[in-house]
Amino acid sequence: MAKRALVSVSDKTGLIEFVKKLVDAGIEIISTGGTKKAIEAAGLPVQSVSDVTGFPEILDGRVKTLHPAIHGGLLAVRDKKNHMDAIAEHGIQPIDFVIVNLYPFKETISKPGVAYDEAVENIDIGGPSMLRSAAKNHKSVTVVCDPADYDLVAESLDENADVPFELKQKLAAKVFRHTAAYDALIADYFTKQTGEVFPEKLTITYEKKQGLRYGENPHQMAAFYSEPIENEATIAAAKQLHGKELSYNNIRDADAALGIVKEFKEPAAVAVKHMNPCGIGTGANVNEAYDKAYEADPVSIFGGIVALNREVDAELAEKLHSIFLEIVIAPSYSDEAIAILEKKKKNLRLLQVKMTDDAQDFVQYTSVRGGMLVQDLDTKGYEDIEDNLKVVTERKPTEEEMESLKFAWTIVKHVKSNAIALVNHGRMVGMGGGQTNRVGAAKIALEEAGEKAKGAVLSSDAYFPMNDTVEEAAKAGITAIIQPGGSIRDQESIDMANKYNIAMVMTGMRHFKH
Ligand SMILES: NC(=O)c1ncn([C@@H]2O[C@H](COP(=O)(O)O)[C@@H](O)[C@H]2O)c1NC=O
Repeated sequence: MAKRALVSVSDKTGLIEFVKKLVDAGIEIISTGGTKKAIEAAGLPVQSVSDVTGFPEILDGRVKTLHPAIHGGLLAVRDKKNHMDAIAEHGIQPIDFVIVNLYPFKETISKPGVAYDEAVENIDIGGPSMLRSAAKNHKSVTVVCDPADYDLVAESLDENADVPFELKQKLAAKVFRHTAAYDALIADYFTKQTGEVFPEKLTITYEKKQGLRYGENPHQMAAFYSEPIENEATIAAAKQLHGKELSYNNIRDADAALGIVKEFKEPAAVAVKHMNPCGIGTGANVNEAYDKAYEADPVSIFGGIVALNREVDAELAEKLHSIFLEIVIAPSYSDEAIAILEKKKKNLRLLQVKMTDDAQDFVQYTSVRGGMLVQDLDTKGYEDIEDNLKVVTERKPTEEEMESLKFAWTIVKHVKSNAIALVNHGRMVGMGGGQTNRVGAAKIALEEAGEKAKGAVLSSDAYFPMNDTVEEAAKAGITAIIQPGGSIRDQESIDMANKYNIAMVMTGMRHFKH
């Protein structure tokens, strides 16, 4: 008996070429409305699903293949006599191939302002049912859900119009990934409509963007997955204009740099090493901002990642190529700038990223052994604490100090805890991060700043458990401090600040970053 293929596709890419190969292999084609029309128009033989089911397509296509004549033909186990007897008794013939791709739900909900009813109508029911039936019975049924696999399947057909089991198994696994991801998007869409957060099951889905040469270290395997619906203002959506392929560490560092530079409305430049900022500067233009970021720590920036929130011009490109950098990130580059960087730096990765604000519903996933932690991204900034700032010392910060405190508070949340940042005249002059005690972080920051600590301000991501950090800061010449407050020993820190005429403000908000 001739093999039969059921073909029902929304995306008709490569369809005709593939169906032609199936027909040439002696396979009979059964198809639904629009797909059948396309096959007929190509002059290929095709039978209507309605003729197989003896039932018309109804409910605007909501029911067309949901029928025992289809699912019986897909699910019958070929070497079980009772199965074959049962389908024979009901006049059902086996179906050996399923070529189905689904209603474009993702594309539909990606359209801005799409109507709810349109989204719902684009939930495919019959398609996933056929895919799942065929995939369950993959020992006998070859199931193709992706036009990218058409050639492979056509090339693998043997003289019996069959393909090897290993291929059928791979295609079945792909189907279950495909339908699971499809359902995950639908679940996410409805969950968002209901406003539910942290539901009882986490069904997120990601799409492979690229394989990576290795992970954090060469002995770790890794790949980069991106959200199915692209957010333009992310590293996942960045356009690479030049340079070597991004590595695992590059992607994380670039993400960190982008997160910091997007904090600033004014021209800003950020240099990142190992996920921590080693230089941050703002200025009247991005050139000036870069100079400040560079001067903050001309040693650490070497081999780092630089993110800028304005176009890179030729002048800046000249500066950028004069040191070794892994990546430059910017919203745009002038043609001249690109030409300079491409010519002078063969490997330097140039990324173009939109610098719009982070979406408020950004969620952060952190895996732990045996589980996943989910939280809102820490998007709170200076604007969120501005109205509740409390000056706790005898001396109030001057206007200039206040500007620096704002800058210092904005950046400290991007430094690994325990975090201390020092700021002077629109630039970070010292940073201590990832330390197991706060005064240790402060000592590192102050030592790095050296003379530049004189007249600078200090920010701390969490409260001072003791007054030692204030004392160290005072000795180094710090004039103002911003910190959350909330320690039972706050008064000791305040007293120490008063002793050295330091102005101190409390934000009431903590910015741990582990
Ligand atoms: N309802 C059904 O019985 C059904 N059977 C197949 N489909 C889908 O209909 C689409 C193809 O439709 P057409 O051949 O009419 O262009 C495919 O994406 C297929 O997955 C169905 N539609 C949605 O549920």
